[in-house]
Amino acid sequence: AVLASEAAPKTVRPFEAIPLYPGNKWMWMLQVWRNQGSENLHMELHRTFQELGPIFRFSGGGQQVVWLMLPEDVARLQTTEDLQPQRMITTPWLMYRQHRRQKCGVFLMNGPEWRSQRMALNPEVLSPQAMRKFIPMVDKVAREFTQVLRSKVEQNARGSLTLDMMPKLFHYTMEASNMVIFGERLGLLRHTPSPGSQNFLLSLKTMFMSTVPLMSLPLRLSRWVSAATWQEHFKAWDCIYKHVNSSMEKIYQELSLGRPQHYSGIVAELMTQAEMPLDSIRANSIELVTGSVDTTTYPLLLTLYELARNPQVQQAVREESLAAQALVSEQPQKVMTELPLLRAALKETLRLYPVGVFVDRRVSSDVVLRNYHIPAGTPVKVSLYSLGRNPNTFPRPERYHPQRWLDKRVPRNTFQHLGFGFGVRQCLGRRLAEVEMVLLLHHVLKDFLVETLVREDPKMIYHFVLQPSTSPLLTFRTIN
Ligand code: HEC
Ligand SMILES: C[C@@H](NS(C)(=O)=O)c1cncc(N2C(=O)c3ccc(Cl)cc3C2(C)C)c1
Repeated sequence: AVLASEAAPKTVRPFEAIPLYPGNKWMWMLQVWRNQGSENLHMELHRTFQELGPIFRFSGGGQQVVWLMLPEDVARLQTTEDLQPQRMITTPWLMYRQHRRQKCGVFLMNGPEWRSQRMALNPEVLSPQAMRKFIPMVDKVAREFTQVLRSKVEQNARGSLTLDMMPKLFHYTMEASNMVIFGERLGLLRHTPSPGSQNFLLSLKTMFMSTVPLMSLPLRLSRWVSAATWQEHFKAWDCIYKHVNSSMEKIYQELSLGRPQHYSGIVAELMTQAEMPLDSIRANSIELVTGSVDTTTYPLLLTLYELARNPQVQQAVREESLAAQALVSEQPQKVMTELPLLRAALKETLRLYPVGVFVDRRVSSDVVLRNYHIPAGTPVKVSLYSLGRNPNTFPRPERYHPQRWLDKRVPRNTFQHLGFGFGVRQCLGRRLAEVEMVLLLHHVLKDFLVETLVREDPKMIYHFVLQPSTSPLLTFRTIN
């Protein structure tokens, strides 16, 4: 006879049986306040997973949060999702909007409102049709970036140029995104950025830096112990809004004066479709413009760095780009299908350095995860940092090995590449980000060798965006 234990399904263990994060919450808050944030949060959690296993409870500022790191648990989480998956709201960002009586964009919304706006945005931002329309715009900006780089390299005596690429990549992502969103060039690649653009980039940095300490403490505490940080946070948002509002005013005036003959970017489409009220278009434009700078810059910088550290991989990617370059210059949208190894390199970068490091959901119904009962309403967070470095999911995880994404042998269920999240609530800017990254790397790698003396693994820090603590010096050398 079959043993009773094999026949009966395992009894689900109660929520309270989930292992509890060992640190005590007051120590945690003190540490957050003292170091103005927790830039090593991803490492703290990584250590805790090693100690407690692939699921644990953490009673941080307010509620009990459940932390996960396994692809199969994310897959299970997605099966329980309804039409409008809920995310926890980034409180400091919401506080600013309430204070200034501004509407929220989709990132800060939940429920039916989120769904109706997301359904109005998807066709213009995420759909393959939208991508085909904005690829030629990004291609022009990426080509200009490469030309400017070439002229700088050729001015030097040794036919090479060594520099910190971070500022240039910030200008590239800002230039490309502004063109796709507003149909307007800012001129950041060839000229010194205007004071307005400089202030915008500085305010973005301040806004991100001040977000983590403010969101890690209960409001009634942070308003006293972090009063100065709140001021700084609000001032940064004021500057960000000023920058985007001036772009909104210009495009609104131009569209009032005459309908554009051909595609002129996402906001123009949204305004002429008039499916969304103007202040909702404004609220979402803020998210698109500000959400497309740091998020795309850091993976670009880290991919260039990893390719510089791994010359063989770099050469294989270069050969793929050289073979495809004629086709891509005829039909730029081919860049999304003819460069599988380059796209795998981007997946590998986001596996090791996930810029959106924590994906979170508030489960809308009871769910069983790791054989524990998770009641409806529980906040659940996935650490993509630990997920991407789990040797059971990715053999030799520390190795930068894009080929692993192309091996037919290994069954790649889609729940390994989670850099952009999952389900209907996944990253709205995913296609724009992918296009900006693939096109820049394609044009740079077919024209230049990228080298570096630095050998260390980048130290990553969490400032709402997961970013490298330093920017490595890279050397670009013209080929032939
Ligand atoms: C043009 C804007 C834009 C760009 C560029 C962008 N994002 Fe996003 N991202 C968003 C928005 C908006 C949301 C929130 C979507 C929602 O809540 O409906 C989001 C959400 C996410 C999420 C959470 C998804 C989930 O399942 O909860 C992740 C992860 C993410 N982005 C990763 C990335 C990565 C990685 C990059 C770049 C390599 C990136 N994003 C670039 C706009 C962008
Ligand atoms: C880093 C990662 N974090 S995560 C995983 O929680 O979404 C992420 C991924 N994609 C986009 C973003 N955004 C920003 O950077 C940003 C700035 C200002 C505003 Cl008003 C809106 C945003 C969004 C949320 C779009 C952030």
